Amino acid sequence: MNTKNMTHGINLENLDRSQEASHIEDERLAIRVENLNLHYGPTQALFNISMGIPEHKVTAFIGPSGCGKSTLLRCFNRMNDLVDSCRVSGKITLDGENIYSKKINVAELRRKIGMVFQKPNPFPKSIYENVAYGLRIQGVKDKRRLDESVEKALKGAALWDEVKDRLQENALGLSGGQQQRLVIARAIAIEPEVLLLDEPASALDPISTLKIEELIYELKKQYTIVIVTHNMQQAARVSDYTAFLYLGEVVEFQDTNTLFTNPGEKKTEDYITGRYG
Ligand SMILES: Nc1ncnc2c1ncn2[C@@H]1O[C@H](COP(=O)(O)OP(=O)(O)OP(=O)(O)O)[C@@H](O)[C@H]1O
Repeated sequence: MNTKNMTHGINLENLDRSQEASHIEDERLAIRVENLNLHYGPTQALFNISMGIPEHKVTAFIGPSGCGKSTLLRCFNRMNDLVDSCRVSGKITLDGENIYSKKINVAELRRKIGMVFQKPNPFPKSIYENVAYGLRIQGVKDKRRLDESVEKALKGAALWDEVKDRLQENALGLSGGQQQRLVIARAIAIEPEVLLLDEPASALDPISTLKIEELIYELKKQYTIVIVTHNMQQAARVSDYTAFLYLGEVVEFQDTNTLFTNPGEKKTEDYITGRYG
């Protein structure tokens, strides 16, 4: 046996091969972006972006303030439609369908691609009703089915144990970290394919942040996750792939390990070593 690549009984050749599996070219893609350009009025905010978002992985968008991270994220469920001055060209496909095509039902798209924002935004309703909300909109009335789905979503968001005895209490009485997990439960209750997280932990204390990061790790088994974060350590901890954006362009998109340890672009290196941002 060749022992050159053995360390403490671990076969590094095997490890190397398993790492190859995390190359973007080998992944199944949930979302494909092709030649995406976006303007707010006369100002261009995104420039010719083409990339694929791998299925059941966590993809992080990092970059200095104003580089377009949130704008790109919001393209994936057409949240930018709500901005009058916003114009988008190019193509984004989900399940092979261009989400900017006229045929697309935007409400249905947002059911498939859920979103969680920086500031927890539960409704001023009970914990139960917050989670049941999307199901009720879909017309689910059966009490047993609602109960089951609410429990499953709260368990999936790692909140069930903390709230199971107070489901009828107002959600606004929860802590910030609990509210953010509640909002995640609300998003997953309707079983989306993709979860978009826009700085989901930046308003939270370190312990709540850790809980959200652990939760993200669990959720990727079932969902494709895209996260915008200002926090490079967080991107390094939670994501499989990272895109570095600068002035509206994707400068580099790599598996997270490579991007942080061996970036291919000078601009990426300058950013991750703190030279700007
Ligand atoms: N609704 C809007 N109308 C006009 N311009 C906008 C709008 N939203 C964002 N922009 C501009 O688009 C550019 C990208 O903004 P975006 O919020 O996507 O950046 P970001 O990287 O997410 O920044 P941050 O990290 O500070 O949240 C910025 O120049 C911003 O001022």
